[in-house]
This record gives sequence, structure tokens and C-alpha cells, in this order.
Amino acid sequence: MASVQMSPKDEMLARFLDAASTGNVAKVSAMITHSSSLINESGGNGWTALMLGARNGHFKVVQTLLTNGCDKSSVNKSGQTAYDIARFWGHKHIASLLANSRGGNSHHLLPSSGTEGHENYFSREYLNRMSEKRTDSLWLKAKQSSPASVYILFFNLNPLVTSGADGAGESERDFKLCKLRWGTVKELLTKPGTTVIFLGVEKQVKFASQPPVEDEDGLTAWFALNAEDNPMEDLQFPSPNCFFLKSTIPALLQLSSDEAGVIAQARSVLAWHNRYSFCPTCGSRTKIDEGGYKRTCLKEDCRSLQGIHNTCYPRVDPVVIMLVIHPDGDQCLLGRKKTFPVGMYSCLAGFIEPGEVIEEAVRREVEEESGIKVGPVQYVSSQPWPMPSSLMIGCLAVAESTDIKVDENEIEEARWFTRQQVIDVFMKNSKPAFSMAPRQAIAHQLIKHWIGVNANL
Ligand SMILES: NC(=O)C1=CN([C@@H]2O[C@H](COP(=O)(O)OP(=O)(O)OC[C@H]3O[C@@H](n4cnc5c(N)ncnc54)[C@H](O)[C@@H]3O)[C@@H](O)[C@H]2O)C=CC1
Ligand SMILES: [Mg+2]
Ligand SMILES: [Mg+2]
Ligand SMILES: [Mg+2]
Ligand SMILES: [Zn+2]
Repeated sequence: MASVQMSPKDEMLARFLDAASTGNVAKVSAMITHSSSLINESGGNGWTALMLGARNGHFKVVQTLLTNGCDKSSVNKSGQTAYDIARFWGHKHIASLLANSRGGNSHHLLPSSGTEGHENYFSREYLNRMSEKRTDSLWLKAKQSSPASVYILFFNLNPLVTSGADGAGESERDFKLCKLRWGTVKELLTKPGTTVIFLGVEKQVKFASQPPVEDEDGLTAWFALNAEDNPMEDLQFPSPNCFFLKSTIPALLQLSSDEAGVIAQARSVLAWHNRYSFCPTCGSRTKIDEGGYKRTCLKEDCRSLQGIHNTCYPRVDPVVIMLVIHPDGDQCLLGRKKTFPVGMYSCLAGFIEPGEVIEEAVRREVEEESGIKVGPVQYVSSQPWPMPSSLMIGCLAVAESTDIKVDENEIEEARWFTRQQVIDVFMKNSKPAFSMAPRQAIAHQLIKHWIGVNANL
């Protein structure tokens, strides 16, 4: 075979991927120490070192990569994660390592539901929320003006980002949050229309000086700001490429997993402040407490000041989203709203109502929207959906009837699709029967979970 001329960078990546593929732990480890950005880079067909280690059963390689912060949610060009690959090739110990690597090893305490390894977009906890610090006003004040603290900025609930991938392996992540410092935002913090909330601290402790000075705790605090007037006019931003990303789908789906998790938290809490300016109980003015996690009514005898009132805390709206399986086990029910792009079908979904358990909400929403009666329901995984503050609770459900009658107010059409039609969509075969929600949506992940897309590797 003729040799191909490679750039030094490509050559280093090829050596790194080869080391992961052949189980050379010492080399993998040395190469990441020397060049940490290699860890999430991908070669042919989008395969990363983690995927190659998982494919070839190299437990120690996978362990080393995970310990060094490798992104286990990356997918190759066929949409498979390292976990999918490990499971397909029967490396159960590696699949289990990948499934448990963020939550310790307590999974064996839970009954097996086949849900391991699910990490949905918007669901990563990049920061430690440190809720105990929300009432420590001195600590919060010191962190607000610390030069090490990170501020992310929103204007009308749209986050400030920069565009463009700046490194290999980032090509799918088109936008990055702009991380601002105290010096840039301090004027803005004093403006009346600005809301600031404390998000948490980076999980890794970093000391600015060695040995640390007395008041230094090594914690990098993150704050989020929402401005009512366009702050671009007054502020000096770090890069001329910064802009406010419209919080619509699919734009908001193009962040890294870490940043999507931060956005899910920040945007939901800021949206709550934006919508709940006055006390919902008596209509008086409120003040922001607990690092932005509480609004307290300023009227002395307001009922909301006695006992616990959920109106004082940020809201989360639970939504069930379900893939309904035909009684023959070989078809699934998908519907389309009028607002969907042409040809797109997805899972049915609906808000849980007061006094309702998850299973009943699944049965009620499916029957309301499609006329189908549902029997058993199984929880699969969940996803925060910060438009503005839903929690999507993803389930599989088995139908007990098959005749469809749609609620035309909500659904334009609902249909049974065969397993093969669904596989054709995942495999991008020609003339697919429909198009699917993007992989960042839990609907996509539920459908993938049902067909076990990895069987087609
Ligand atoms: N991540 C994903 O894959 C998907 C997410 N979703 C999200 O799920 C949510 C619920 O799905 P739908 O089919 O619209 O629900 P749905 O079937 O319950 O119908 C929506 C209607 O319910 C009423 N409603 C009841 N409680 C509400 C609340 N707390 N907030 C707003 N409206 C409420 C309103 O009249 C609204 O028009 C939507 O916000 C949508 O953005 C929906 C599908 C896929
Ligand atoms: Mg619905
Ligand atoms: Mg509904
Ligand atoms: Mg509903
Ligand atoms: Zn009140």
C-alpha cells in the first residue's frame, strides 16, 4: 500500500489511537499527559481512543481515559457511544465501567432495567451545585468578585457563545459558552434589570498559589447573569466572535455535553426569575435569596412567609415522553405535531398533572393523543429540557389496543412504524419512512433504546 503523507498532528493522533486500540496503557497515559487535547479526538469514522479501547476489550485503557476526563458520550459516525460498542462486542466489564464511571459502583443495588449508560443531552452535572453555600452570603460575595470566578451571560435568556470549532474532535460542537470574569461584568451586576444566580463550583479544586493562602479554598465558582438590556453595547467582550445564541431548537443543541448541562440549570432558573417578578401569593415585590434559588416576598404578613411554599422556589415541570410498543412487539407508535418539520415523527409526550403518577400520566396522554390504550410502563431515563423548565421522563409502554384516533388539536397524525422502518432511519438507508428528532432529544434515545441500534454495528 502506498504510504500517505500525514501532518505531525495527524501522525500523533494516529499513534495515540493505535496505542488505545492495541491496549498500550503506558503509551496512552504518556501521550495524554503530554497533549491532553488528544483524549477526545477522533480518527476515521469518528472513532475515539475510548471507542477503540472498548471495541478491543482493553479495560485498563478505558479506565485510564475515563480517569483523565474523557467524554464518554461522544458518538462515532454510526451514532454509537463507547458503551454501545463495548456491549455489542460482549465486553461486559467495560460496558459496566462506562455505565458506572460517574456514579460510583452502586448500580448493582438496583434491579437491572437495561437503562445503564443513558446520559441524555442537558443532563450532565458538570458543576457541584454546593447548595449549602447558597445561604453563606459572605462566601458568595467573596466569590462574586474573585478573579477566578466564571460568569456566563444571558440576554433575554439567550446565552453568550462563540462560534466555530477550534480543535479536532470538536467539529460537532458548533458553539462554546463565553466564560467571562468579574472585571468584565462588574458594571452589569449593578444594573437594575440584571439577575445573578450561583450555579456551583467546578468539581476539580485548583489553587492559585502554592502553598494556598489562608482564605483560598481552591473552588472555582460559576455564576449566571441575565440582562434585560443588550449588554453588548456597554461591555468589552473577550472575543469579537461572541454573540447571543437564540434559545431555539436546534441551535441550543450544539454545545458540548458539559456546557449543555450548565445551560439546563442556568436557563431554567433565570427563566423562572424572568417570569415570576412578583409574589404569586399576594402580588407584592420579592427579593432574591439563596444565590438565586429563592424569591422571598417583601410583604411582612404574606402567607408565603409561613411554612414551605413551592412558589418561592424555581419550578420544574415533569413531562412524560413515551415510546409505545405494539402488542406484536415489532412496531412502535410515533406521532407528528403540525409544527414538526416535514416528514418528522416522534414519541408522544405530555405534562404530568397534579396527583398523577408517572405510569398513569403515560396512559392518559397516550389515550388522549392517539386513542391507544396502554398497559405496562417502564421508566428508561430522564432529561432536563430548559425551554423553560421541563423534566422529560422517558418511558417504554406496551399498547393493549391498536386502532389509532388522534386528538387533532395536538397531533396531526400518529402511525405504527415497523422495527425495520426505524432501523432504516438510524442506518440512513435510502428512502426512510420518516425522519427522527435529533440525537440530543430524549425521543431519539428512547427509540434507539427500543431497537438496540448497536445490533447493527
Ligand atoms: N426532549 C424531547 O424529546 C421532547 C420534549 N418535548 C417537550 O415536552 C413538553 C410537553 O409536551 P406536550 O406534548 O406539549 O404536552 P401536552 O400533551 O400535555 O400538551 C400541552 C398542553 O398542555 C397544557 N399544559 C399543562 N400543563 C402545562 C405546563 N406545566 N406548561 C405548559 N403547558 C401545560 C397546555 O395547554 C399545553 O398547550 C413540551 O414543552 C415540549 O417542549 C416534547 C416532545 C419531545
Ligand atoms: Mg403532547
Ligand atoms: Mg397531550
Ligand atoms: Mg397534557
Ligand atoms: Zn406575598
